[in-house]
Amino acid sequence: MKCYPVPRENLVLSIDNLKDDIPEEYLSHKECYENVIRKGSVLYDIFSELSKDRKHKAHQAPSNAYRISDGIMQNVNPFLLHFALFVPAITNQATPEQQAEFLKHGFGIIGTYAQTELGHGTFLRGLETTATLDLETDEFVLNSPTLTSYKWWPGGLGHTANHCVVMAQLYVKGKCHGPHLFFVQIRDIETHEPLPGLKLGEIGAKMGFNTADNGFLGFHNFRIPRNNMLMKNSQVLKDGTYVESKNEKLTYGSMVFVRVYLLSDMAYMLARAATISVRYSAVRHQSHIKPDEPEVQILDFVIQQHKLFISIATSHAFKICGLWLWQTYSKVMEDIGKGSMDRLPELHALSCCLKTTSTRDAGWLIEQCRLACGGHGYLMSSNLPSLYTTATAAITYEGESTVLLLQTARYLIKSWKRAMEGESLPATVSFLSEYFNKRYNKWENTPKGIVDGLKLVVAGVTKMCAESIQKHVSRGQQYEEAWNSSSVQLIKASEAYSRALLCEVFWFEVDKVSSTLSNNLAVVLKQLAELYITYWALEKRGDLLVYTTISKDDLDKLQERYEELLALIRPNAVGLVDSFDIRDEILCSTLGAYDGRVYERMMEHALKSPLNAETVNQSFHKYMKPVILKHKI
Ligand SMILES: CCCCC/C=C\C/C=C\C/C=C\C/C=C\C/C=C\C=C\C(=O)SCCNC(=O)CCNC(=O)[C@H](O)C(C)(C)COP(=O)(O)OP(=O)(O)OC[C@H]1O[C@@H](n2cnc3c(N)ncnc32)[C@H](O)[C@@H]1OP(=O)(O)O
Ligand SMILES: Cc1cc2nc3c(=O)[nH]c(=O)nc-3n(C[C@H](O)[C@H](O)[C@H](O)COP(=O)(O)OP(=O)(O)OC[C@H]3O[C@@H](n4cnc5c(N)ncnc54)[C@H](O)[C@@H]3O)c2cc1C
Repeated sequence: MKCYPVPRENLVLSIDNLKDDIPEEYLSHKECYENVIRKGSVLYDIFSELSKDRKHKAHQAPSNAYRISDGIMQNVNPFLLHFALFVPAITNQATPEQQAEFLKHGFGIIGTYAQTELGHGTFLRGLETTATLDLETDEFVLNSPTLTSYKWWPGGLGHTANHCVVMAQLYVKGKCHGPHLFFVQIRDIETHEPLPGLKLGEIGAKMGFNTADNGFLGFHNFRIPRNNMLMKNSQVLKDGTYVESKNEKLTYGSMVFVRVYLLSDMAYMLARAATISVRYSAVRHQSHIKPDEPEVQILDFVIQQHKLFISIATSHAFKICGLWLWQTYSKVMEDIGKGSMDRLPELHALSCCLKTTSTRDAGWLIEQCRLACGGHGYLMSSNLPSLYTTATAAITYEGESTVLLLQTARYLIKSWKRAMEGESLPATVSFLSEYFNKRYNKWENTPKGIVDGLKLVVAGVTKMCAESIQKHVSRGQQYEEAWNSSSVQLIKASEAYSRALLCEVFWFEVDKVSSTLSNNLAVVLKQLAELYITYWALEKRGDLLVYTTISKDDLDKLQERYEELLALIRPNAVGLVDSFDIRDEILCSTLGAYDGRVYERMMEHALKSPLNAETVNQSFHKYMKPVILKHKI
């Protein structure tokens, strides 16, 4: 990801107009939206000013924009899709001429990415919105033929965006050419009124993400110029000739970009949850360890360390793997630019399973951090509930987790078959060939030994899936049916693959740079990486017992080492979360503030509740008093 001059956090955080007088949880649905538009517009203006003094295209957010935006918004930014999907879709899928045309207004337009429909989110080939070429007028006519074809979920679509990139089935001369992307203006720039032929609105309150302005959009004979189809990969010429893409899946490239990005995003989500819960655990004193000594910091309970230190380690794991995956993405995009698609299937498989594992892990680990803070973790002012609902949305958006794991499984099975035929495999799956050729080592209780063991699990489960599919086919099922019958195991293979990748990349990237770090830093980072790998070896002990030569004695030693690592990390725990360097204004937590004044901040926040503005609420006189007096004995 290119680095541009970034707005210093303290510059942005010093802007009064970005501060909230009333905590967001006390605003109505509508007030919430209006408040984030107020703040988002200030940010949008800053990004726009910043981009003007840069030589590159004036529509990309600075690299730390997401981090600042998340903190200031204290919720999701309704302009997010403009930067996360709308602009990347145009820069990746439009011709240079189209990019110049569509993005000529820079920050003067606000876009979103409208792909999901009421009736379809996963199965893109089933999308119902149509874009039909009108040869006479050199236009596409967009229609939503059914209620289920209405675009439904796109962020910012309800009331914020005035443009969008729409995924629709392309029809030319009566023939359907499948899903393609189209640049569509949906609101008047000056009045913001929906353009004629469109039905627009927001989809209603959600579990979280309530400031994202997820909306719906229906087309009724809505016309756009033919040139508004993004034509980098495939084209429709003026005479109606359709020129197909070298790879029809290039249309899905924007989703790969966000899936790759989400690893770093989840690293940051977890860093915030770990900072809040570890700092709170250092402040909170509760119960005794030795009966004759004072109440202890709850962080001294080993089980509390077990709950929390995995989040510190996982945040680093996702950050490091996110950078590794970003480098892979950038290399594959470079290859595609030179005409080679060879590594696209590998990138797709990696991004699918790593996006899924990182978002799922972020969800349950943030929940674990919340629970580790007891009742106070349940307060909105702790910010842990909001972190949870924001993170867990990512398990679904950008590709639902089960479906993406099945995509990775598709790649593993194909790779297994190639290994059986003696073909060479990419480094990320070459262990399948070693397993097939029975070249694997005896168990070693070391980080490398654990990584090798986790890879053996992947190979063993993948082999079992291949055999299961073959068994169902031999019993008369079609391949697709046999695939469905084996899907429980296929998911297991992908999950195991993702975990092995995370452990391998985390350990070897840390090991690779440790010689360049100060001794103390190298020691602590290696402790975190070893904690992560040992944690997952113990979590997956069942699979290791089935597919490797690990013994009960090895497992006992791993458990002992794990508990040693908890004790080694304990003295550095607060320093480790401080090193995430997340300012109080971005952390937004009464439990996690740097000064540790937890109880004072909790009381200050409670008194901001509108209910505390008066000692007796009017409802007493209106409703309670008559009943109390009536039944008073
Ligand atoms: C304010 C300041 C902010 C600044 C911010 C700056 C940057 C921030 C960036 C990101 C922020 C992070 C997070 C927030 C961003 C967004 C969150 C909010 C919005 C969310 C948006 C969305 O959800 S967009 C919609 C997402 N939808 C999906 O992902 C749909 C999932 N479905 C699919 O992908 C496909 O339908 C399918 C893959 C599941 C099935 O498709 P199908 O055609 O049926 O495929 P097959 O299974 O038959 O396989 C066919 C072959 O195609 C290959 N393939 C499939 N997909 C891809 C792909 N994407 N790339 C490459 N190849 C693909 C597949 O492997 C098969 O190949 P083989 O036949 O060879 O096996
Ligand atoms: C907060 C949020 C923001 C979003 N923002 C956007 C946005 O900006 N733009 C946009 O276009 N979309 C957006 N989405 C939509 C999102 O991309 C879809 O919800 C997602 O792709 C899943 O599709 P679906 O909701 O139709 O679920 P379905 O695909 O209907 O899934 C429902 C269930 O069916 C299962 N299933 C489906 N297919 C299969 C299969 N082949 N094999 C096995 N099981 C299967 C799934 O695993 C799941 O359990 C957003 C969603 C959320 C929650």
